[in-house]
Amino acid sequence: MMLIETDILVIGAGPAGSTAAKHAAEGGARVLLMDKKSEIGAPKRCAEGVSNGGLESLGIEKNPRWITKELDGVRLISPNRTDVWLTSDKIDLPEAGCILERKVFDKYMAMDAARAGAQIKIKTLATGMEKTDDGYLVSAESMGESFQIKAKIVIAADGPESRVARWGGLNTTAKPKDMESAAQFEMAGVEMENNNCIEFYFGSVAPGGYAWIFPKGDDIANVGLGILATKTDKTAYEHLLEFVASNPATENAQPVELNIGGDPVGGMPKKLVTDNLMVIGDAAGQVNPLTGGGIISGMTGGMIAGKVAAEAISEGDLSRKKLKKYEDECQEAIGKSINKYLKVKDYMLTLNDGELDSIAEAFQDIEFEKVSTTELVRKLVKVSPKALLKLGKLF
Ligand SMILES: Cc1cc2nc3c(=O)[nH]c(=O)nc-3n(C[C@H](O)[C@H](O)[C@H](O)COP(=O)(O)OP(=O)(O)OC[C@H]3O[C@@H](n4cnc5c(N)ncnc54)[C@H](O)[C@@H]3O)c2cc1C
Repeated sequence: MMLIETDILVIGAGPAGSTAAKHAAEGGARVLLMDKKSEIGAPKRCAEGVSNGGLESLGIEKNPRWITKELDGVRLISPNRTDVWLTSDKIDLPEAGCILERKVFDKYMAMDAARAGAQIKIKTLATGMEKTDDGYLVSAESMGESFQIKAKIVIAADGPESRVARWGGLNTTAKPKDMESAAQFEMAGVEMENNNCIEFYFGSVAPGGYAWIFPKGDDIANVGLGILATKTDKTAYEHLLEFVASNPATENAQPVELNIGGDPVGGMPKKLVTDNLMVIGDAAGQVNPLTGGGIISGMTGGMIAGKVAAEAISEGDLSRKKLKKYEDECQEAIGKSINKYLKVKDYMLTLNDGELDSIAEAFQDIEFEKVSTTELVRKLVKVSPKALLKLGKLF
């Protein structure tokens, strides 16, 4: 059987894997990046929103090839349709963002990894792996052929249904109760009130999560929702059909794509590395538990992992102790904010439709420019006293 040797094998060429491969190659290691898909980035399972600050922090310059829409704010909608607008004319938006075309973006990130020196194998499925003295022997299949890859370090970047980490004895799989089920249409004919803003709908429209409309320019938008299966008897798809039929923006729209997927929203497990193995991205729960956003946080994890892996290769130390640097830096860079958002989500989950309406009504005409975070929280506590208990220490 054919045997390929490499220093670092990255399994999964999503945003996290490609970023890890790029930084590992820039660090001088021999890197192989593989994905089971025949087209990196497709099918997408994503609403495609990212923050500008996030891209900047990763050193990625925006490119018109993969940006479909620059955003000017957010519209938050409560169950009785009370809405709160957070637009740049009202508030200095620290987290302004844009909507990507993931099918192009993911490919572009893999191209960046290739330009940095990584080798890429597409349509190549990892089927198992066994530990050796100096790394892992990974079994793979591509176009009907089976072969093995010998790697000193394996980076598991195989997304929300990750199996690779488990093969290496790391239990990073999200528990079913922490897995949000999402369903989304990409639609044409969407009539938004302001298609420069992303929209979030809260309450029983999407139990345990929220519904969204993310504009992609013209009359096109990603229309979707995420739910916790423990909070409803219906599927995400059934909730989506109801949402689309009852929303004035989408009642005349038509779908051109359906995306179904899981989003791990339970936070990052403590242990992300063991000897010769690292886990990144969705596979490592690197997702904002409140928003479900995992592109930037997964890429941040990927960047740190790639750098640490290259350093480990050049120093010839592939032990858990050495690779733990990634775990520690990740806790600092993303773990702390993930933990904070877990608490906010916990609070959000306690709110019923009536409470969400009262909060939206209290915030509807607020002049955000003049209000500090402390004052916002004070106002929130007034309409929702349990906010103090749940959020008091965070602000
Ligand atoms: C409906 C929905 C909407 C979302 N919206 C947003 C959003 O607006 N903004 C945001 O930031 N995040 C969003 N997310 C989350 C975001 O999509 C993920 O966090 C992100 O894709 C994670 O990147 P990743 O590289 O870790 O994994 P993935 O993008 O899932 O990539 C994993 C890759 O591994 C490959 N793979 C898996 N197993 C194997 C194997 N055995 N062998 C070879 N290859 C393998 C897969 O083919 C895949 O390409 C959304 C998620 C869902 C489900």
